Amino acid sequence: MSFMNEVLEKNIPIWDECITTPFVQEMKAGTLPFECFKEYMIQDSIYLKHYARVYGKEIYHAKTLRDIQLYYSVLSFVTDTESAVRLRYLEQFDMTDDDIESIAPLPENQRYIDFLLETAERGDEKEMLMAVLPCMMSYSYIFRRLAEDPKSKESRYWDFIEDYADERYAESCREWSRFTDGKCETLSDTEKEKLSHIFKKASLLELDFWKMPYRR
Ligand SMILES: Cc1ncc(C[n+]2csc(CCO)c2C)c(N)n1
Repeated sequence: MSFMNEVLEKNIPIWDECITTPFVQEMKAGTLPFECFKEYMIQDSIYLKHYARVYGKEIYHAKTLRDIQLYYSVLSFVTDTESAVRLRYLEQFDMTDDDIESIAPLPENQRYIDFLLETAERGDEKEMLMAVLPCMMSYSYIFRRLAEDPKSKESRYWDFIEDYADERYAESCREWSRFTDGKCETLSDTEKEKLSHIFKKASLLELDFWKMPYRR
């Protein structure tokens, strides 16, 4: 089995737990209070800004133009495609990205951001990949599972679910998996273990993020 397939397999139980959180379940059912979704969206907007910064660091450390192009493609996804649904929601809250700048991250969000930026600070390309991939891959896994249930289409949050459940998005996650395998194939078991640990840490921070809006 490839390195990434092993890592993914180990993290599925954590992502399954994300699905069981009240936030995700109520989002799927459409019963999630709009205020709660609003809090999530605001926090996510803060999160995504810092997430994008890690890709800036990846680009800086990239050795080839191909790698730069690939990292850049995520940046444009975060700032364009992903932003489209998010901005529509912010508009409903009567907010713009500028309003987000003055809002403080909640502790769970801050911890996740600190972890991302500390990993980026060390400047190791593969470690940075391990920190950012669970964000992308867990969403594809979680939202595809939600979309499997035809009832999800009736949720008021279907536009949000649909975006991440997209097959092209799943394919791009598989590409990232192959890309990362290519970078990791010559590593020792100890190095792989260290990378796997960073990936798991990010998955657990994702889980805390899903629990965050409902804690309040
Ligand atoms: C807390 C949190 N985790 C994951 C995502 C999902 N996400 C963030 S950037 C991106 C695109 C490519 O990586 C995806 C899918 C999110 N929005 N918020």
